[in-house]
Amino acid sequence: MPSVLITGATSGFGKAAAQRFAQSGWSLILTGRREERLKALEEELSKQVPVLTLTLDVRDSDAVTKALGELPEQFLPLTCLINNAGLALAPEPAQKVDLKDWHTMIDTNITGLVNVTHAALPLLLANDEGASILNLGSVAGQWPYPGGHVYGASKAFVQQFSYNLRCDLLGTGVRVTDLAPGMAETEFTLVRTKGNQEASDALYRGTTPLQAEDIAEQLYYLATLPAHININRLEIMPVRQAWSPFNINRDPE
Ligand SMILES: NC(=O)C1=CN([C@@H]2O[C@H](COP(=O)(O)OP(=O)(O)OC[C@H]3O[C@@H](n4cnc5c(N)ncnc54)[C@H](OP(=O)(O)O)[C@@H]3O)[C@@H](O)[C@H]2O)C=CC1
Ligand SMILES: O=CCS(=O)(=O)O
Repeated sequence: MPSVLITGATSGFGKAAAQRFAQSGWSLILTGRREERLKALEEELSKQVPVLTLTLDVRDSDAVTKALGELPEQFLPLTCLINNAGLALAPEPAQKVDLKDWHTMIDTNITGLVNVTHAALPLLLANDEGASILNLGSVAGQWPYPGGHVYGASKAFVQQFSYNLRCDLLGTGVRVTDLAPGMAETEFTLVRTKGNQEASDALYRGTTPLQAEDIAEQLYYLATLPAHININRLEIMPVRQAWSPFNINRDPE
């Protein structure tokens, strides 16, 4: 039975991915900080497949290394790692941001992802049938926009780290993809605005954002491609999202 480790399974893409992989009979290792949500998901999905939940903050490298070092044999070797835990904070301009918010994004989206990857690599390399690392990047890692500052930069790290991992993993059978979604309706904007439900609702109102299930389907597709194929980067936007022209600062007339 193939097994997938999903970080940030308590909400959004991670939760939808857990449900999608369970539907196809994969064993699940689900992580996140909110234990109650993990337990609820375990109760739902353990009727279908073996489920292990780990209440874990990806920023805590010791806890990550210990938890992944003690995985039960039943879940090993790993077939897929989905590095999904992440967040954006501080939609305001860089010059108005609280430095703590920049640190939180760097600690979660970069250090957290690196912590989990480092601990999971031996478990993936032990899979003779090949394995996948699917990293949640973002369109923000490729395209700048106002208020993107450290969030976009952290996702640019995810892209380059994914590519560099591919170089080192050449010949091992472990593939790596940077999956880069555009606007998707999850708790992402609620987190970014620190709980402003109205702002979150307003962003998604009157348009057709991606849904968590859309991304879960892409994750499943990437994880089940024939073993000789590596999609390096997959960027997905809603049809109703596109780029804007450059902004120009002009003298008053
Ligand atoms: N929604 C969007 O428009 C887009 C999102 N993304 C990326 O996709 C990923 C998932 O986002 P999405 O599902 O939308 O957002 P959600 O806010 O719905 O989910 C984020 C998940 O990350 C987990 N998480 C956050 N911080 C930590 C931490 N320190 N340790 C462990 N888990 C953590 C949360 O769990 P808990 O709080 O329980 O720890 C939660 O399960 C993120 O990396 C995001 O940057 C990329 C492109 C577009
Ligand atoms: O990563 C999230 C998508 S966006 O807010 O940067 O468009």
